[in-house]
Amino acid sequence: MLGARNEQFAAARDLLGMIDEMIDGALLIDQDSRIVWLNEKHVWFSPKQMTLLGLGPDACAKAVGKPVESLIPHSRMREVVETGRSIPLDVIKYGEHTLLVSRLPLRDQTGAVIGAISFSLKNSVTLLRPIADRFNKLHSRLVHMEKKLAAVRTSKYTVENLVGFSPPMLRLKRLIRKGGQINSSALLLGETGSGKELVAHAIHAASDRVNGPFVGLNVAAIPENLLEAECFGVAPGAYTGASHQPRPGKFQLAHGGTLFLDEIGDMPLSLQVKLLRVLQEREVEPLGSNQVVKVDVRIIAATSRALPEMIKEGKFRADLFYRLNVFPVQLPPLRDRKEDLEILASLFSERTAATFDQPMRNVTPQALEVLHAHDWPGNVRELANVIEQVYARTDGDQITADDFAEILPQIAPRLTAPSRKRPLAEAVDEYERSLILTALTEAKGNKLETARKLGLARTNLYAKMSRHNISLDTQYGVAAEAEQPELGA
Ligand SMILES: Nc1ncnc2c1ncn2[C@@H]1O[C@H](COP(=O)(O)OP(=O)(O)OP(=O)(O)O)[C@@H](O)[C@H]1O
Repeated sequence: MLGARNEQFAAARDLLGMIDEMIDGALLIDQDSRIVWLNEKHVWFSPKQMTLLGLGPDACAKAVGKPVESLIPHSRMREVVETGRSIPLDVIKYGEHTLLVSRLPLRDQTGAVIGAISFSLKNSVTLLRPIADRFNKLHSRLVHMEKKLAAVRTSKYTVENLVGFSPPMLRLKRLIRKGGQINSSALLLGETGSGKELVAHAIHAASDRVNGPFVGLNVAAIPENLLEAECFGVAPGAYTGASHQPRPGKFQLAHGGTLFLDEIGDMPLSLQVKLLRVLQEREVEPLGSNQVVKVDVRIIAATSRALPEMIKEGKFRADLFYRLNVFPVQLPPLRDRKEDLEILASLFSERTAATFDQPMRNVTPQALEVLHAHDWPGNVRELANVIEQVYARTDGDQITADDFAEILPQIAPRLTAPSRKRPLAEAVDEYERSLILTALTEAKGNKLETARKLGLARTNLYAKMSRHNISLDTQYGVAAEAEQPELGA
């Protein structure tokens, strides 16, 4: 058996000898990826007698029997032996030399892999010049794009981007600066649209990690069966259809920076256990891998849900809650800081005018009164939407109280036309129901999108749908949420 194998190796060597004229370095390994033979050209690199691998003249003999990586640290020969698949063409760089390398498995009569050979085309440096130039260009473009992507991943907003000078807002800004001075996990609690994401950015920007990445993940927006891969990454070939390249998860992408886990209350219990382990061990295990990767990441989690209630109901782990709640930040709802309405309204008016390419409209004192009379369940996001709707639906060079007649009719008519006959609560109810139905129709029954459009938390939308007796199945006859793709079998 061994004799037959040696014969096979000798035949391979002969073959390489026959094409000696055409090749530079050549290498032969056995099934344990140990070097059986390498040609001298691998050692001596003409014309300046430079060594291709930076080795001395007796290296050939010394290398035999050693693992291939001891000679070529990033060799892919082991991959060829282990998978039995050839790598017919590969562009590799030895220092400043670019070579075209072919790697093929070596098989016995039964087809079993007994080793592998590799060789590089002679003068591949010259032959490859045009390809190598293009390769180098593409490579530098890739590096450039990666830098740009890293810049996108940095924090977009600082504490200065948080508009508002009400006492609750000033307290929040002080807390954000404190949050920047510590490295512990933070938990942002507040109603939907109250600015949790903005605050997460601001804490990151105020911290030592400011030059590291800021990576966001909305837990509620990712189907449950994809969430683990999204968080922790995927090892090459982890499942059928998975790429042969490793796919980093958000934790790896956030290494050296901050990971913002939005809607943490929507995280399934099974993943909560894994998140807790990552927070304790500071390492992640990509899907389909048995190797752990060290990560240095600060977690800022956010939720609009009542986590203590969820803990009582067994839907959120108490130990994870305590781990995240080291630095809790409660965001004030807009209705508790109505002093900020004026400046926020003019900020959004300015932004919308720029987007719509129109002159900016000032908010009249009566219009401001309408804004003050509203409760803002959707908080700042709702205010931004309302201003945008005014620009879309009305003309004029100011934002007046009447402009809100269709958008906030439950408030505007009360202030502008106090003699309405119907009881207010009834009118409000009817209007709310029609708004929800319109939004659901526009979103083709997708509740998550509907909630976002209306500036509501999903649970809030569910409660309202049930109060107004709106059932998706009867209304639309379609599944409400987006289809959840299966991970490969
Ligand atoms: N203080 C603020 N100053 C300026 N813009 C703000 C402020 N607070 C919130 N916003 C804006 O309001 C919108 C909603 O804010 P953000 O997405 O941070 O809220 P959120 O609490 O994370 O919402 P959700 O819980 O729905 O994810 C964003 O466009 C944000 O820029």
